[in-house]
Amino acid sequence: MGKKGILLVNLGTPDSPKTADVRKYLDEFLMDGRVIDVNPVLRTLLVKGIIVPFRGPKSAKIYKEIWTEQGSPLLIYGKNVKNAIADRLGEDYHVELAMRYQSPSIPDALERLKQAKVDSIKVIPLFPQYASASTGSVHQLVMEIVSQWQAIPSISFVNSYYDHPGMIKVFADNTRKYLDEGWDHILFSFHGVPQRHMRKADVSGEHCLKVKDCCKTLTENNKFCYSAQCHQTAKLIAEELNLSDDKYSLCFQSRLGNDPWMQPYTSDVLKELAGKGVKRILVLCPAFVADCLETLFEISFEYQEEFEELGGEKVQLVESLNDNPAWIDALEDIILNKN
Ligand SMILES: C=CC1=C(C)c2cc3[nH]c(cc4nc(cc5[nH]c(cc1n2)c(C)c5CCC(=O)O)C(CCC(=O)O)=C4C)c(C)c3C=C
Ligand SMILES: [Fe+2]
Ligand SMILES: [Fe+2]
Repeated sequence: MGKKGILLVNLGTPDSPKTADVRKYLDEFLMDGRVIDVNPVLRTLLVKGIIVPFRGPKSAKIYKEIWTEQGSPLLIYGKNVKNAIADRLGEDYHVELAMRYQSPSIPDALERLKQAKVDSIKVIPLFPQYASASTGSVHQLVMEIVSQWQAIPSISFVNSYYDHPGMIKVFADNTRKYLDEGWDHILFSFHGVPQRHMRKADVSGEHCLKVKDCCKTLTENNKFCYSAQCHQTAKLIAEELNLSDDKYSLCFQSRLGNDPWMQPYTSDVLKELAGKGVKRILVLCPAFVADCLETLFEISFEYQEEFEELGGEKVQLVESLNDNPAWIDALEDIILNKN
C-alpha cells in the first residue's frame, strides 16, 4: 500500500521583502478571480494598473518590518508545522506544505505527492473559517490541477474547522496568559472580505445581509458564510474563557478598496472603545493560524498607533497558533477525523 498524502496550504507571502517580489506576490494574489471577483478586464486594470504599482512599495516597506533572518513568519511557521505534523503522523503519511500564491507552490507540492505515489490526498487549508477567497481558491486550484492527471487518487477537501475544540482551546490558553494583566476589553479581529462575497456564499440567497444580525448565529442558511463561522469561533473562545458578552466584541480588519467589507471595521471599534474611555485592549486574530503581516504589523503597530492617537494606551496581540505543540495535536485530530 502507498502512503496517504496530506497537503497543508496557507495563503502565501512574497519570496523576499523587495518591492519587485512583493509586486509579483500581489499580482498573483489579486489577479485571482475569487479574490478580486470582478470581470477580468476590470480586474486586470485595477490590479496591474493601480493596486500593484502603488501598493507594492508600501507593502514592501511593511514586509521589511516583519521579515526575519529565516524569512517571512507565515512561511517559517508553516514549515515548522509541516515538519512537526509529518513526525507525528509517521511513515504511513507523506506531508507537503504549499502556499496558494508564490512558493512553495501548489503545482510543485502536488507533483511531489504524485512522485511519492500516494494512494490519497487530503487538502487542509490553513484557514479555520471557509471563505471563497481563501479556502475556495485553494480547493479550486487543486481540483484544476488534479483533474488533468491520468491517475487521480482518492481526494478529500477540508472545508473548515472554525469550531474545532482543540484549536479553540489553544487560542483560549494563549489568551489566559495575559488575563491577569488587567484588560478593559477583548477584541476578536478577523481578516475581512467584501460584503459582496458574503452575499455570494449565502446558499439560501435570503439570509446574509438581508436578515437582522444575519451572521451572528450559524444556521443551515449561512453555514458556508465566513462571517457566521468567524462569529462562531469568537463565541466558542469567549465561552472557553468565561467572558461575559459585554467584555468582548468582534470586528474585521484589512479592508482593501472602496467597496463595503464585513463590518464592524476594527478601526471603527477602536474609535468607539476609546470614546468610552477604554485604555487597554487584548486582541485575538483567530482567522490566522500563524502570526503574519496582518497580526505582527497591522495589530501590533498600526492599530496600536491609531488607538494611542484616540487616547488609548495599549493594544496587545495574543499570539496565534504558530508552531505551538497543542496546535499540532489539534491539527493531527483535524487530519485524522475531518471529512
Ligand atoms: C484568513 C484568510 C484570508 C482571507 C479570507 C483573505 C482575503 C483577502 N485578502 C485580501 C488582500 C490582502 N491580504 C493580504 C495579506 C494576507 N491575507 C491573509 C489571509 C486572508 N486574506 C494573510 C494570512 C495575509 C498575510 C500574508 C503574509 O505574508 O504575512 C494582503 C497583502 C498585504 C498587504 O499589502 O496589505 C492583501 C493585499 C483581499 C482583497 C481579500 C478578499 C477579497
Ligand atoms: Fe488577505
Ligand atoms: Fe452570512
